[in-house]
Amino acid sequence: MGARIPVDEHAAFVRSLLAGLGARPTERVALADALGRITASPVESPIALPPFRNSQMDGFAVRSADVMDAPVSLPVVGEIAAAPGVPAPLEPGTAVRIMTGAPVPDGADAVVPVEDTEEVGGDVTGVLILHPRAVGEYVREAGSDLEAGSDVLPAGLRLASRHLAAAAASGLAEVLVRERVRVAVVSTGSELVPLGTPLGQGEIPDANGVALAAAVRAAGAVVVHGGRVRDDVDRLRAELDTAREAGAELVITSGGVSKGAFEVVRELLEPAGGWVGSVAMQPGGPQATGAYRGVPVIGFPGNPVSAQLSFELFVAPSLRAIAGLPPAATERLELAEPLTSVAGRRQFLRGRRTDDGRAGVVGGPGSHLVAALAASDLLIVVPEDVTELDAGAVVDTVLL
Ligand SMILES: Nc1nc2c(c(=O)[nH]1)N[C@H]1C(S)=C(S)[C@@H](COP(=O)(O)OP(=O)(O)OC[C@H]3O[C@@H](n4cnc5c(N)ncnc54)[C@H](O)[C@@H]3O)O[C@H]1N2
Ligand code: MOO
Repeated sequence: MGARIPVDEHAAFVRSLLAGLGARPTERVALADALGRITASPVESPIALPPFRNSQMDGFAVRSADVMDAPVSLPVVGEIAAAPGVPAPLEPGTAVRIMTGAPVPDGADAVVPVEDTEEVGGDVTGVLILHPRAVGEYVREAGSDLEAGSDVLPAGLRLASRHLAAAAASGLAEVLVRERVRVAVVSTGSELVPLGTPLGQGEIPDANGVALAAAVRAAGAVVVHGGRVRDDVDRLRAELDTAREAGAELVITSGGVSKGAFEVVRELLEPAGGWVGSVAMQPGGPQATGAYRGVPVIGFPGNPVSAQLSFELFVAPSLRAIAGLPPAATERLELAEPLTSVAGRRQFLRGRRTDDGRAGVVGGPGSHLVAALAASDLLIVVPEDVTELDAGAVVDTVLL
């Protein structure tokens, strides 16, 4: 049995395997599908924002010179809606009713909100302007937010809804973004059945398939293939061929990396020069790295807690960085209770923040405790050389 390799060494090795994925080609996507994507170049607005001079208020467009001596009464000569068209110029000594967003007519240089006026004449044929108005008041000038031809968004930006609002206001239907990393997720294990299938004796639902795919997406990558194979290396090869055809640049497997009789990932990777061994951590000790026909393969242990944790620890940091996402948040917290750990392994205990802001342990160290994982909101990291900690000890935690 080979020695357990240190967690940081394995993490650095996986990072180096994934480094090649960092240079992303670009693609054009509909703005409606661009949430969370990274802009590949600055995004230029072909139009000014606002595109035309318009009213900021429902009220009356006037010439400020005409209302200098307000209160003053002006005849109302028409109405301008926020609708297509160019309004007639405003004649001196008149006012026109105007709606928010409607084009301000030439000649008008201020808008008086309706609340600052009184009606004159039963049929609103005139308006009493109560106060003088400054030039430009409540008039939104064309280009006052952004000039036509200037950048509305920079390159390298992770698009949130507010960025989509600005690009959409610029009339852009598409945006040039970096391609996401294309990942295949393959579960191995003859005991696995698809979700929703009644379980026979010895069968379990494929929890890792859906959970690892979700983790991949949460890390900003895209799942191009998901599969499940029984413990048969030829089946696994066929599955990976399909994954390659689907464009996978990275394959993540679960199961088949420990020391049993049917370790398919080991059977696949080892003859091809891959590495299958133990990392000094718990859960997630058994790990694998290698390649299949030029595509990097990262193999995680099958226990669902181990698989999730391995992804967060080894793969998520690279994918998140490529996708412009921040690294997982960490926090130093006091332990709510004492704990023990195994010497020589970095322990990742599932935990939960208590009401008084400390870290409590949820469930035990077992890597099958998937319900306890769901009940946790942080991982308590116990260093390799620590076997006992008292309540109140300060520990590193990774927030989930
Ligand atoms: N003799 C030894 N046995 C084991 C060792 C060891 O060092 N020596 N390590 C143990 C540890 S730690 C782990 S973790 C597991 C890892 O084993 P594998 O990666 O080969 O995974 P499997 O044996 O296929 O499965 C382990 C466990 O997880 C369940 N599983 C697998 N895939 C899924 C899935 N997609 N969804 C839900 N659950 C899954 C599987 O049924 C097993 O219960 O090895 C230990 N053994
Ligand atoms: O190292 Mo295994 O992942 O915990 O049970």
